[in-house]
Amino acid sequence: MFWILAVLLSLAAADTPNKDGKCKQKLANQYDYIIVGAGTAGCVLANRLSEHPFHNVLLIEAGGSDRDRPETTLIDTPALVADLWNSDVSWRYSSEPQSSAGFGLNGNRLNLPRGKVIGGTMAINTMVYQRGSPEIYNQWAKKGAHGWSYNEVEQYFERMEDVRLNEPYNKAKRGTCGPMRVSQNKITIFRDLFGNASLALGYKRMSCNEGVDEGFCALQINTKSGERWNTAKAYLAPVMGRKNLHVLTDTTVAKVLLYQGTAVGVEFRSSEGKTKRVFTRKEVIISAGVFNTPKLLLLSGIGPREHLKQLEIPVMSNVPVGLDLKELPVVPLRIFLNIPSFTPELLVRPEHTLAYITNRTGLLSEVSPKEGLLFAKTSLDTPDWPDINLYFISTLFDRLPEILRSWNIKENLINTWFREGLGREGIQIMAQLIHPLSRGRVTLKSDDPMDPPLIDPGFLTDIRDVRELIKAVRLINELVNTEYLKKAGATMDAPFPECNQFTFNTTDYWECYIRYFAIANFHGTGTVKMGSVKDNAAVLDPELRVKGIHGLRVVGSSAMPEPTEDQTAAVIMMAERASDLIKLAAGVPVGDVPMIPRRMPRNNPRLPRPSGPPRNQHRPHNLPMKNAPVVIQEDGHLSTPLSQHVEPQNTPPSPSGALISSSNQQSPIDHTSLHKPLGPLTL
Ligand SMILES: Cc1cc2nc3c(=O)[nH]c(=O)nc-3n(C[C@H](O)[C@H](O)[C@H](O)COP(=O)(O)OP(=O)(O)OC[C@H]3O[C@@H](n4cnc5c(N)ncnc54)[C@H](O)[C@@H]3O)c2cc1C
Repeated sequence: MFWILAVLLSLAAADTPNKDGKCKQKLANQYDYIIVGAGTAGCVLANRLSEHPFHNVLLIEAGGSDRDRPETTLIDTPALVADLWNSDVSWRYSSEPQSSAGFGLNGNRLNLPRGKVIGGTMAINTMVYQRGSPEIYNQWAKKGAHGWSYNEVEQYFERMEDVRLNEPYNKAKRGTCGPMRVSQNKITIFRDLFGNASLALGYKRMSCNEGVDEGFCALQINTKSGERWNTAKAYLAPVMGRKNLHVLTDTTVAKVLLYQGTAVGVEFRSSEGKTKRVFTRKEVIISAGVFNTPKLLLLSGIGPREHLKQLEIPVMSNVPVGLDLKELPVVPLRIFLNIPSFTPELLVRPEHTLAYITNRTGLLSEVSPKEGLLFAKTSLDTPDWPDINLYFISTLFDRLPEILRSWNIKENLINTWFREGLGREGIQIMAQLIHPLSRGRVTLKSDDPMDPPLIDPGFLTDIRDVRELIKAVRLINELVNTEYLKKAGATMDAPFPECNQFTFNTTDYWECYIRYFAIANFHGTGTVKMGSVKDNAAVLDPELRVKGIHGLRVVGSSAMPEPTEDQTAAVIMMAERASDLIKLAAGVPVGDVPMIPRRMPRNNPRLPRPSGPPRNQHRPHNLPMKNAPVVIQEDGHLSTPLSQHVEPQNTPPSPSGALISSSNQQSPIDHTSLHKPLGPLTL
């Protein structure tokens, strides 16, 4: 729908910093670090690891540049995001047919878009910025991921953030000097409506991301000067000129090369379709996302023995790669109102297009129409963290058929059930389960690196997930019955005909509805999860190193042991901390310690180029020494890699009309009786 608008906007687009994503450098034979995937995590790593002028870094990305392509305007313009999910900058994955969910989806398959472009999934996501509940990180640490408790990682959130909010917030708890801009949508009447309804139920009002984890907060997002802001722009673009950083686009890594238990390089398919190899002096770091990271490890012989044997892939390390996939289910619910809500057609109005072209302001500069979040603790069994978060959306998805299609909703439902909202006003509340108990897996379809992986999220296979979602629906029911929403004429959706064998609003009815309409919120984690060295379910140790293999780490969503409410904040934090761990392992300073001056001549005879950790420098006690024998764990779970001798080539490896922005628009109707402005934040 918005493609014509995108073309218009692109004609008016100015040059952006990382215009030339393609690198013309000649590929060297060896690099200190090879990073696979220039996504959310990979761009951070590329920046941080190339800070040291003597370390050269190769960043390999399967997708192309995010600049100068038809999708660039869609990537940059916050309001146009949904058109990207089924475009050439997405891997366009979909799940295996689901047995317990997805009844409203074509083939019972969940669509699972992921970014295939410089910037990765952060180039196509909805930009919500949420650190996640502190207790989630504490649980990571308690379960063996030592070093990742909230107290320990808080400094990395502060290091990355550049917080600019239009509401008061606690500056002592937020970062303001980092690369990642955190801003806010304009405040509309709906934020107040949702906020007041939440307050009426006893929830407190808070500013997101300050360590308080139950209550209502206005959405924080990653936009800067009216455009999407992601790690490609914040971390990678500013350092593209570094001589020691080489970025290869349109290049798919096919496997990690292993030699005597050590990652020595990678094999890849170049943009011309040639198979090539490149080697590392220090480490290979995989940050290829939640589906492609396990795929790559499996193709390299790192994974469950039985599965690898089926495909006749030599087993290099028998670890549970791909086995703990957690995709967060989210259920959209229609709430009908008798006041005008946001109409997406507003986006194509000339005044908004003009405002965007001239000043990067107006509706197109916002992640419309998301308004706020309510975090709630519903389960008595889980630790002290929110189980549910509700996203408040100030329009009906009925008005956004392209979103419904991007979720793979059946066409007959789009043409019937989802047409009911067309002549009506309303909003959508999306209930997300943060800690699903259902588990899925990622496996290989074949040993062909160009084949997509088989993704089975096992959606709602654990009945407890359905029960928690029903509690979320009940909470929405309570919100609808508050005076604020009642004054706006709020009513819960009409009964869904396909579930009419059950009485409307009963548990059975909602179970049926949820199994039809629960979709993935695209927050998959855990396919290569980190944990204690002794934890058989963990693939990575707490320093993100693949167990049983030297010189190989995984960074990003796949490594998260438990999901957080949203993910990019956690992934960036992880990449920041990982780069410190990697630097420490190489014996170089971390944090704000100044690096060797840039102008230091590379071949200064008095300063030999270090090829490994200097002897006199600190080496973390648990970092395996290069070329040390592979340790077989007592539990026998880790095996010494079987003999697959990869002969390195060349040199051997060294070791709305009605959407009222209170600031600049006039409401066509008087909403004052419907809401009272939220009071000042109590910090
Ligand atoms: C539609 C959508 C909306 C979302 N909205 C939000 C949101 O609002 N807020 C939030 O916090 N989270 C959101 N998420 C989740 C979040 O964006 C991702 O979890 C996060 O960006 C993942 O980061 P990553 O570094 O693990 O992987 P990615 O950012 O996906 O990076 C992986 C990179 O590796 C590349 N790659 C893969 N395989 C290979 C290979 N073999 N060779 C070379 N390169 C390879 C990929 O092309 C990609 O660039 C959303 C996700 C989606 C899909």
